[in-house]
Amino acid sequence: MLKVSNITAGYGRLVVLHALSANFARGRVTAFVGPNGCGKSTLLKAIMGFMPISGGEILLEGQPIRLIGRKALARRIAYLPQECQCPDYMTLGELIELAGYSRYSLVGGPSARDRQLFAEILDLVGLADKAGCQVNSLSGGQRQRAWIAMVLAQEADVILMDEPVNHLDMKYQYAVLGLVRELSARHGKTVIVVLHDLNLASAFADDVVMLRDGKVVAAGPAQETMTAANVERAFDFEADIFSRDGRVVCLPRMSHAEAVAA
Ligand SMILES: Nc1ncnc2c1ncn2[C@@H]1O[C@H](COP(=O)(O)OP(=O)(O)OP(=O)(O)O)[C@@H](O)[C@H]1O
Repeated sequence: MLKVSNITAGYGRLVVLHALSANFARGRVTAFVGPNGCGKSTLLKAIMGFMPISGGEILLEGQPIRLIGRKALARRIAYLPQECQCPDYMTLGELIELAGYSRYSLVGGPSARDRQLFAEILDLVGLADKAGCQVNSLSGGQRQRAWIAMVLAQEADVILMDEPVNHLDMKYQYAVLGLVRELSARHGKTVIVVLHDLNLASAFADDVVMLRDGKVVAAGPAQETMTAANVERAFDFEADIFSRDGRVVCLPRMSHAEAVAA
C-alpha cells in the first residue's frame, strides 16, 4: 500500500533520515518507536510531503506521493500531527465537518451519510454529547479524542498518527488504539502510529519499526522485533522482555535509585 524506499531527508544541513526504507501493507498497524529525536515525526512529515526528500521515493499504491495533489492526498492519507490547534470559536462538530472537506463537492457540504458517519465517530470516541462545545474548551484528553475523531472522519485508507494517545488516560489509550486496530482489521486501513510506550506498541501493532538516528534498527512483527538486544540497541537502555498471552511486555531493568544515579 505504502512504500518508503531508501529516503534521505532532514532540515537544511541536518540529515535526519538516512536511506530509510519501510513497507506498510494494507490492513496492518505499524508502530514506530525509538528515542527522542530519532526521526519518527520527520518520517511522517516526509510521507505527507511536508518536507523535501533529498533521495529515495515514497510510493502510494505504486504512485510517487510527490505527484499526488494535496486534495487527492487528503482523500487517501489522514495525518494527526503531535501538536494540533484550531481557532477558539471552532466547535467539535465544525472540526469533524472540516475533516471531510476533500469529499465534498464545491457547492454541497457533507451528505446525510457523512453526517451519520460523524455522529458514529463522535460516539466511538466518547464525545457524542460534546458536538456543540468549542474544541479548546475540552479537557486535554477530550481534545485529543476530538483530534482523533477528526482524523477518522477523513475516511482515508492510510492513517498516520504521531503520538496520538499521549494525553489520554489508560482506558482511552486502549479504547483509541483498539478502535484504530479494528478499523485496520475490518476496513483494511493502513495505520502508522508513533508511540513511546513499547507495551502499547506490542499490544496494538501488527508490526514494530524501531529507529535510532534515522535508521531502522529492527522491523517486523512485535514478537520478533521487541527483544532485549534490539531495545538496548535503539534506546541504550536495558530491559527484560516477557511474553504474556502472545504479547510481549517490556520491563526496564533499572531501579528508581539506579535511574537517579545514572
Ligand atoms: N522544524 C525543524 N527544523 C530543524 N530541525 C528539526 C525540525 N524538526 C525536527 N528537527 C530535528 O530533527 C531531528 C528529528 O526530530 P523528530 O521530531 O523527527 O524526532 P522524533 O523521533 O519524532 O522525536 P520525539 O520522540 O522527541 O518526538 C531532531 O534532531 C530535531 O531537533
